[in-house]
Order: sequence, then C-alpha cells, then structure tokens
Amino acid sequence: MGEVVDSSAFIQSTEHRPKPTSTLEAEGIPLIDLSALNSSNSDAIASLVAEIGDACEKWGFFQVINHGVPLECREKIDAVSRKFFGQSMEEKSRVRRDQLNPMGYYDGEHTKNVRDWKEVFDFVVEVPTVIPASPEPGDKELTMLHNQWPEFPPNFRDACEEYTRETEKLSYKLLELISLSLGLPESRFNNFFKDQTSFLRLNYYPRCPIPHLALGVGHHKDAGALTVLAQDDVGGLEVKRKTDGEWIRVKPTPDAYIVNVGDIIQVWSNDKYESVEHRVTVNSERDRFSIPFFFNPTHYTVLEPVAELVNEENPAKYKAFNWGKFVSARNLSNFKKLHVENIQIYHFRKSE
Ligand SMILES: O=C(O)CCC(=O)C(=O)O
Ligand SMILES: [Fe+2]
Repeated sequence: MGEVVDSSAFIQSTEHRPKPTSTLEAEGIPLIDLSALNSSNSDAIASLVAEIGDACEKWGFFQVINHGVPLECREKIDAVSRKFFGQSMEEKSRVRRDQLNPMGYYDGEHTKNVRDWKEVFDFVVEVPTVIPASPEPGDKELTMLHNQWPEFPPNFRDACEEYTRETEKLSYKLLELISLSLGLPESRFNNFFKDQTSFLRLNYYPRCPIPHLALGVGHHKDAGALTVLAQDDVGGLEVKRKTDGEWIRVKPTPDAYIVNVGDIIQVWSNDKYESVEHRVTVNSERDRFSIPFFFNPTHYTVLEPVAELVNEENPAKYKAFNWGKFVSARNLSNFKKLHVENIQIYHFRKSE
C-alpha cells in the first residue's frame, strides 16, 4: 500500500472494531480428515459425508487435512507471493488492475465502504473467463477477463497455475461431498462449473500500526459457491459463530485448508447451509499472507434452490437470478465507493 499517510479511510466504525483481548480460539470449528476419499470403504465415506454436512450446518466453516494438495505446491506459491508483494509499488503497479480488467494487483479494496488493510493479486482460473459486460438485465454483451502476469519473480505464473490445478481438484471433491451431504447425487452441481468464473487471490496483510481500529478484510460473506483458503501461521481470520454471534478465530493449522460455504450454496440448499460472516484482523508485529480459491460457477448459471430440496413444507426461499449479472454488479461497485450496499443474495429472497 506504500507509505500510508492518511489512515482515516481504514478506520472501522466502533461496533466493527476488533476486540483483541476477547478473541476466542474455539475448538469448535471442525477439523476434518479427508483420507477416507482414498479408500473404497463405503462406511468411512458415509461418515465423512455426515461430518461435512454437520460442519456446513453448524458452522458454515471447517478445516481439512489429508486433502491431496501436495505441500510442495503450496510452499511454492507462498514463496512467490512473498517475493511479489515484497517489491516496490512501482514494480507491482505494472500489473495493476483497472476497470477494464479487474485481474492483477490492487491495494484499494473496500469492504462495506471501509478500506481493507491489505494488498491483493487476483487471477482467473479459465482463460479467458467470460462474464456479462454490464449488470443491466437486458444487456446481452459479454466481456472477457484475462490475467496479467508480473515478470518478477520469474516462476510466479508457473507456481500460481500449478497451485490452481491442485486446489481446483480439491474444490470439486468438496463440492461432491457437500452434494452427497444434502442427499443429492455426487455430481449434482458439477456441470455448473464447466466454464467457471473461479479466481484465485493472493492476500498480503502488511503489519498495521492501528490494528485496533482497522481490519485486513471487513466483515463479509463470500458470494461464490465455495472458498478453499490457505492461511499462514500468523492467524487473523475470524468467523462469526452461528450460535451466539461471537467472533471466533480460526486456528492456523499446518498444511490444512479452511473451507467455507458461500452464498451460492446457501441458495442451492435453500438456507440449510448458510454462508457465514467472517473478517480478518491485522497486527502490528507480523505481515500475514493467505490464498483463497473462490470456486464459482459459469456466468450463465441461473441460481435458485435446487428442485429436489424444495416442497410444500419447505418452499423455495429465493427467486431465480443470474450469477453473471450478480458478478458484474459486484465488479462495478468495487470500483466506486458507493454509499449504498452492493448487491447481496438477500435481495432475491422471496417475502415470507
Ligand atoms: O485472509 C483470510 O484469511 C480470508 C480472506 C477472505 O475472507 C476473503 O478474501 O474473502
Ligand atoms: Fe471471505
């Protein structure tokens, strides 16, 4: 972010400021071992599916181990990420994103209209990724997203692409387990991801002189289907516990991935699995790095509760809406500091 001279844009309102003394690190966020996926033992798989379903319902968040992503591949992307962000602002700005291309380097992101204490680098999984050119419902024009790759460090692109292939495989496995846990066929959702709009983000949260006033990412819910996140050993991710609304810190666990259900799964499951609020605190001692993979369907996906999960007693809670138009509206609001809230799934909720 360069030298921050005026930190006022980062200041959270009193109710959203982190409370460093009361941070809980609850044991409750489930840690799930995926090794059953490598066996043909149907009992082991059934109990894994039940564990996943339970975690999605109670927390909307869980961590996985024995997930199949090689550690070496994670170490490589972590190393290039640190090198990339360690460069001067002038170097990083060579791949800066703009309104035409939202992929690349950025340090001005706002969550709920307050600036986040972080720098990011985004790239899409499918090249090009196709999305609608505008959020206007009648406008059929499409736009293509391409990646911008920095020259330094030289193995940056390779490390990013290799990591993406591995986390994509893990994301499909998780999607299938979630589908089974809802009582649906394993590949019920797979086709929605054929021309996916998934993207990866490298997050860098520099040390912050005002960690009691600012956040690395303000409270929010992830809009996509699933997020699969690697965090380093610093810690800072906090999840809003469903039972009492307390902020609970997700304990850094070596070589684990943090998985959370996004808004899309909330809609597909007709609120059985909720997309849970989370935020990132920063600290004055150590820089923090994290890498979320946002697993998102193709732009022409029409989102609505799946037919198998709705009936007279449990009618659909959402009207159908187009994922691409939703993304396009979000991208637009990301570039303007609007004084209205950006588009949210509850705008499509049917009245009771
Ligand atoms: O850095 C983290 O731990 C989480 C970041 C996050 O929630 C996001 O980018 O949506
Ligand atoms: Fe998030």
